Amino acid sequence: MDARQRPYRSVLYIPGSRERALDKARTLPVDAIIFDLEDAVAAEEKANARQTLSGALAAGGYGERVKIVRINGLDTEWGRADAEAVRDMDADVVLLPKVNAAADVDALAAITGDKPVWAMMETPRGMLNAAEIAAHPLMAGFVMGTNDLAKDLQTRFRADRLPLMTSLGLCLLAAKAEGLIIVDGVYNAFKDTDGLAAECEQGRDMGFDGKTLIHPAQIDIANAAFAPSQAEIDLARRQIAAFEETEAQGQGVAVVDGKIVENLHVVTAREILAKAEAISALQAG
Ligand SMILES: CC(C)(COP(=O)(O)OP(=O)(O)OC[C@H]1O[C@@H](n2cnc3c(N)ncnc32)[C@H](O)[C@@H]1OP(=O)(O)O)[C@@H](O)C(=O)NCCC(=O)NCCSC(=O)C[C@H](O)C(=O)O
Ligand SMILES: [Mg+2]
Repeated sequence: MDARQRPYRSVLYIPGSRERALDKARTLPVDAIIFDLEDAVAAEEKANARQTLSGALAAGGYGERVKIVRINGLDTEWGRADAEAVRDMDADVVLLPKVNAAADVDALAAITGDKPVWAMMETPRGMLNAAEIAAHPLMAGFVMGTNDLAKDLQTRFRADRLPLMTSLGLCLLAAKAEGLIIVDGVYNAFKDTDGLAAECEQGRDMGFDGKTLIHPAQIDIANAAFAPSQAEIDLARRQIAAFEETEAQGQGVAVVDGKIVENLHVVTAREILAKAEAISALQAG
């Protein structure tokens, strides 16, 4: 499957130290997994987690799920050993936390070679340098780190996320300009399903590809929110059919449900159908 077509509706963090969770993830209906060596792992567990994770990935069983390993920052005592270990792990992507500038990605690539890199976008400086980070040749995806961001910006939690909107918007612009995947930050209250659903809908409407998650109970909500609905699929089909008919008559604008449909709307309609097909293929496989 083309990397850009691949669904990233649900991206679940799993602490690299938790064997039971690492095992459970082999059966969870997530599109991608972030195997975490950073914040979810206590300092005294870091070395063990690296080994546990390496063993779990070597054992396999994660199927079509994209395997992303989040290392500790290269400015920490664990970062270099993590990066060296990931280089040899069966992982699709290395995720670098607290990326401030493109030079941080260069420093990682000096260790991990040409492995694709995703960036945790979670510092004020990273926000200001989002465009140059996104343009790095190895950069393939952004993950919003809204907890760290809220901490550094000294914002308060608000359900509408107004204090984070500038940052979310800057990262979306940078990611879209370079054709990167971009997934939204976590929703900490993992038992609050209504709150999560609302935040997923907000992120989807803003253009995120999916949501990072911290608990299996959050998966179905994210998968539903970031998949095209049946109504969207039906509308896309009707728009394409109407436009083709209009085009055959030598005209450039169709009307569906009282709204104009031009070539650009057909592009979006085709993307919706391609996404729905990619999700079906993933579920079938
Ligand atoms: C939040 C948790 C600590 C809760 O764990 P627990 O008390 O074990 O939950 P449950 O008893 O309800 O678990 C039920 C079963 O599900 C498994 N489980 C739980 N969490 C996960 C998971 N993340 N992945 C896979 N499986 C999971 C349990 O093992 C139970 O299984 P079983 O026993 O077989 O029934 C816990 O969910 C957790 O640790 N979550 C991850 C937290 C995390 O990764 N945090 C770091 C990422 S967030 C972040 O850093 C964001 C960013 O950097 C920023 O700045 O914003
Ligand atoms: Mg963080």
